[in-house]
Amino acid sequence: MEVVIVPDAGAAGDLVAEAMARLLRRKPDALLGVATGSTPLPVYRALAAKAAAGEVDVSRARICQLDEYVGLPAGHPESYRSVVLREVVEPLGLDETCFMGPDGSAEDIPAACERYERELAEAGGVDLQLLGIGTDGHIGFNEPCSSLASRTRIKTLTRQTRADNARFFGGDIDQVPRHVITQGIGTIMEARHLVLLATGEGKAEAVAQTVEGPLSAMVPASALQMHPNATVVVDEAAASGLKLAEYFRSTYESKPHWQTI
Ligand SMILES: N[C@@H]1[C@@H](O)[C@H](O)[C@@H](COP(=O)(O)O)O[C@@H]1O
Repeated sequence: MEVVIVPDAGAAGDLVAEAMARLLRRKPDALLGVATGSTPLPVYRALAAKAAAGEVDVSRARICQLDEYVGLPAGHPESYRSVVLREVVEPLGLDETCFMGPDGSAEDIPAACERYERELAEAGGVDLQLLGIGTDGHIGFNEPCSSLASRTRIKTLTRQTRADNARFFGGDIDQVPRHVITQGIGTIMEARHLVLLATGEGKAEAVAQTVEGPLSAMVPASALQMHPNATVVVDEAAASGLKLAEYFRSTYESKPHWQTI
């Protein structure tokens, strides 16, 4: 696992957007797995700016979703499909045909989960999966005690996660769905490159447990310790609980120029 500490959220966004741009220059139809939440927004803005400036051609990029609320009506502005269309697909000038995600409004949720697993496999797998992290260490919507081998399935949100996400639903926790579909941890681990992005002091404890704690289903993000190509990008605030922060800084500074995230 590589840990990169950058000064702030803007620098983190630039760094991850550049990693995505480099991937697209090498593989123009790369499948980019995107995350929702506030943390990745600077990445999407920076990537769209690079595309607008002609620094990278994103026209053949493919985008896939990590997770989705169950039961929101199709087109609900806070469904993750709507969020990804609004924050990623449209700013990149792509259309919906490049985009896949699980159907949270399906009648048969288990069948929708299986269908999404099949679609990801048929698309050749995810090249780069961007992840945020919940304050409880969740990735996607894999709450603590999710199986580290889990596949795409329905999950029940913890009260903490629903409280964290209430800000997207007018501050009313009762409006936040209780159930979600999420790529499983086993599914996420099949992506060729995992990039976990965390900014702000509120994520410091979860980051410390992910990077330096034991591998544990209690901290789903700690599964990244088992991935051969995982990068954790954090700002100074989110890095504040890391015992090895100095080591991570020096490793990154002395990195050979050909070795990039
Ligand atoms: N399912 C999403 C996660 O994918 C995201 O990482 C998390 C953190 O969001 P934020 O970046 O807004 O803190 O929120 C939700 O729970």
